[in-house]
Amino acid sequence: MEDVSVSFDGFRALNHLSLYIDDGELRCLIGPNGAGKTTLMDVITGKTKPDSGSVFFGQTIDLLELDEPAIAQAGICRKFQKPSVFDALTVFENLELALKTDKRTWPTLFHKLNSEQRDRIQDVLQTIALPAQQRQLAGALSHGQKQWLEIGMLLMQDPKVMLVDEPIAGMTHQEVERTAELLLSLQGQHSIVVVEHDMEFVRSIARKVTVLHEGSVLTEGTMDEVQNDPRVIQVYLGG
Ligand SMILES: Nc1ncnc2c1ncn2[C@@H]1O[C@H](COP(=O)(O)OP(=O)(O)OP(=O)(O)O)[C@@H](O)[C@H]1O
Repeated sequence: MEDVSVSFDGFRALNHLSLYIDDGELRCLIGPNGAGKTTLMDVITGKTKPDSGSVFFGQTIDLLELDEPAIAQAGICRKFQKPSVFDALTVFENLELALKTDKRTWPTLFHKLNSEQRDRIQDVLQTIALPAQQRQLAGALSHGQKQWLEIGMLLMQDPKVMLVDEPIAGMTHQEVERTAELLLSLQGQHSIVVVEHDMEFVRSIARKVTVLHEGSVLTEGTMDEVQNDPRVIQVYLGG
């Protein structure tokens, strides 16, 4: 995205913001409250249309010309903070449902799963470390397991870009570690943008961190680079 600005009633939530994410990259986005992180995600997914600037997916897809469903269809998906799995269905059924909402496999709604689809579900179960829980009701999972299941549901659609909003909120220490492993295992195949306030977690997964402040990119670099940047320190300490 280049030179993107978004105003709400005269207030600039994004201010000439430019951000470039590589194919398969895992990028962490940090910044104090109100920096514009959520608004940035909203612009990428089409929920908010900017006042100015350009947002491209690859070289050719102009996201500003697409609505939210079309952007999702193009392979950009978002994981919100609160898990929204179907508690009354099993883990397997949740993944099955995610598969069936994929427009490309729409006709399978009325058929049994084929072996390729079963393999796909098993692959995702391995990735999210829930194969042993596949026959359990999602409602019986721990908070962390629900979050992984929801990531698994997104993976069923084989997204090119995953936007992940505060993935570890409310998780136990062990769940946090497992989530770091999960996100790291996904990079390469998917571009992942993680918004997170927990700096230790960001340090454990980030190769490159982007710091937002007042709607613009303040700086980008490794966690060490940004944490030692006097501007970042000042912004976080409110100096
Ligand atoms: N729909 C809206 N109407 C008016 N103001 C808004 C709207 N959405 C966001 N804002 C304002 O824009 C600014 C940026 O908000 P945004 O939610 O993007 O920040 P954030 O970095 O995600 O913050 P947080 O870390 O607290 O979630 C804030 O000052 C917020 O109050």
